[in-house]
Amino acid sequence: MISFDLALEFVLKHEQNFGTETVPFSEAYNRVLAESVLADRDFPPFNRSTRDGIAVSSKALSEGMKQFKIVGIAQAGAPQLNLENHTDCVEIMTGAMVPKNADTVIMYEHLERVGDTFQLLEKVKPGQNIHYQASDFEKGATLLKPGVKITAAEIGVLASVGKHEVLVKVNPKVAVVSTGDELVDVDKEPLPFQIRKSNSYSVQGLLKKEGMTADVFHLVDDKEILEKKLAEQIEKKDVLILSGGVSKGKYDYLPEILNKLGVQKEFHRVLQRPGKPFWFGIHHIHKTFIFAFPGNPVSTFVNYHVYFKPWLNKTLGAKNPVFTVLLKESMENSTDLTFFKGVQVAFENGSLVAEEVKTTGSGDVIGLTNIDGFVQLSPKDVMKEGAKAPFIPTRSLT
Ligand SMILES: Nc1nc2c(c(=O)[nH]1)N[C@H]1C(S)=C(S)[C@@H](COP(=O)(O)OP(=O)(O)OC[C@H]3O[C@@H](n4cnc5c(N)ncnc54)[C@H](O)[C@@H]3O)O[C@H]1N2
Ligand code: MOO
Repeated sequence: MISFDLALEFVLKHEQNFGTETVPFSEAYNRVLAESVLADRDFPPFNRSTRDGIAVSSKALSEGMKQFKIVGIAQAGAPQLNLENHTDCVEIMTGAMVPKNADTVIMYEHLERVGDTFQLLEKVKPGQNIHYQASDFEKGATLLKPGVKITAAEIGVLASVGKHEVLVKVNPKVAVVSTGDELVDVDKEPLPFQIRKSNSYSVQGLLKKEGMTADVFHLVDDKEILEKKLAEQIEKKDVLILSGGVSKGKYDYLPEILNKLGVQKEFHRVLQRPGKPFWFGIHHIHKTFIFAFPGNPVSTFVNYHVYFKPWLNKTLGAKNPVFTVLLKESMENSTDLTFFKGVQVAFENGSLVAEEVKTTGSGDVIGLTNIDGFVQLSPKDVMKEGAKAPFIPTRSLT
């Protein structure tokens, strides 16, 4: 058995490059950007009004003017007007171009309409209520860099600069395969000795968060079927995420079958809990990576987060952020295993504080709904209340 640190090092050593592809920007959500995105024009591209009201010249204000004749309306989406006489005003809408010779906007709430004029009710600061051209970014500035995970915010930027197509990293082709005779379909009524499949659907959900779709299969504990079906998937896919069938049971055939199929074992069994019987290997001819996770739901879930996700991020050139939390109560690990303890987190005095959530163990699938992530405890580690601990989030905080 190897340590968790060594196992992770082995996995990360095998980062891959699946290349890049161009996709419509609206389909780029959750993908990893593979190019720099530049400002195609100044942001904002012109001096834009930030209020509905009137545009005036500060020259008139400095001359003590308090009442302005209305000579036009500047609408958002209309070409720039010209304030020909500096003592007049132009009505202006939020988002409209500030007229030539005007440099100050006063909102309607600070004005009173008198005939065809507006009268000032409040003090005015020259230059107010204008979002100045290029004050956010100048044309040519780098707005997004390669390696950024595209979220809704980045989609907005891509749209704003006219990037209707964008270069992203190609995701690996993944099959999620669960194994086990005790597992029945979600829409079936299990017999007393059966349970419904859940792991593959959880993993499929996790992959969706990465902008990935995966084929999901279930295989029964039959050596011939396992061999045939896994051989097909190894040929077709870049990654197989397996769950179940990797520990010491009489029907835990996967290590034997994977070996028979020519998958080179990198390691089997890690000094960690949960997730100890993890089997990791590579089929070098087909360049397929096999993450064979133990079948207990929490074990599969933990191992997806601590191995597969960092491998995927490294492979795609995305960041692998490191998080820490403060412990609400002390935590002790008297074993020689790396422990992942499910916790709930909350902000307290500006820091993220983690509180352990008791579960019945790695078979407690419902327990996963009560946690925000896992705190990582090194072997023989004693962490006092208030200590900073590594944290693997499994849920976003919003
Ligand atoms: N003699 C030993 N027994 C066990 C060891 C060991 O070291 N020596 N390790 C234990 C640990 S730790 C784990 S974790 C489990 C993992 O075993 P397997 O990977 O072989 O998984 P299975 O036996 O197939 O299943 C374990 C458990 O999880 C349920 N399961 C499996 N797949 C799914 C699924 N897709 N959805 C929902 N639930 C699933 C399965 O029914 C079992 O209850 O082994 C220990 N034993
Ligand atoms: O991975 Mo197992 O969960 O340590 O019981």
